[in-house]
Amino acid sequence: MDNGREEKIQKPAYEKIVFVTGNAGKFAEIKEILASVGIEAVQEKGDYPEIQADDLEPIAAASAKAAADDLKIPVLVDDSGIFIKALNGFPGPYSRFVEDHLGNPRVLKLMENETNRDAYFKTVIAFCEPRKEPLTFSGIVEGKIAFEERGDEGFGFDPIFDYNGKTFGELGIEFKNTISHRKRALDKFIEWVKTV
Ligand SMILES: O=P(O)(O)OP(=O)(O)OP(=O)(O)OC[C@H]1O[C@@H](n2cnc3c(O)ncnc32)[C@H](O)[C@@H]1O
Ligand SMILES: [Mg+2]
Repeated sequence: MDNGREEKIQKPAYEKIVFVTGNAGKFAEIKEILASVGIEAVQEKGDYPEIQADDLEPIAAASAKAAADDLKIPVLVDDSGIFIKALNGFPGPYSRFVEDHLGNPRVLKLMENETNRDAYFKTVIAFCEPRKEPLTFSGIVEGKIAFEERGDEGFGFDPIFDYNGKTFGELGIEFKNTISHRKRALDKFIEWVKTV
C-alpha cells in the first residue's frame, strides 16, 4: 500500500523521536548522541509538570507519561541532576531549582569546608508511548566538585564538575558525549530500541 498513513505504521517508530525539553544544552547533547546511531531527535519545548521525589526515575517517568498522553505521540524526556556526597546527595532532584536560585558560586560556597568533593551526575531517560507505561534508562558519571568554576563549554553545573582533572566546562561536549551520564543512559535506551 502506498499512502502516507500505511507507510508511517510500517516504519519503525523510532527513526525519528520527539524529545521534550526546554534545555538547549541537554538537547544539543541528545541530538548528537542519537544521530550517531541514526535516530533523529526533534525538540519539543513543552513544559510538563515535574513531580517531587527523592530520585530522578519517578520524575522522568511522570513527565514522559504526561507529555506522551498530551501530545499523543511517543516521547523521550531527560531528568538529570548532580548529587554531592558531602551534602548527602543534594541537590539531586532539586538541581534545576538550585541552578536557578543559587547558581554555581553558591554551590561552591556550600562546599567550602568540605574535604570530600565526590559527586556524580545522573540522567534518567524516560520513554513513553500514549496511554502506555513509561520505561526508564539511567546513567551516572562520577567526578568531583571543583574548587572554582572552570571552562565555558557545556551548561549548568559543567564548569564545577571535575572529571579526572578537567571540568566538563573545559572538556566540551564532544568528549562529554563519550562518557557522560546522559550518554550512558541513552546507550541503554538505544540497546532497548534495537529489540523492539
Ligand atoms: O526541560 P527540562 O528537560 O526539564 O530541562 P531542565 O533544565 O529543567 O533540566 P532538569 O529538570 O533535568 O534539571 C536538571 C538541572 O541540572 C542541570 N543539568 C542537567 N544535566 C546537566 C549536565 O549534563 N551538565 C550540567 N548541568 C546539567 C540542568 O541545567 C538543570 O538545572
Ligand atoms: Mg526540568
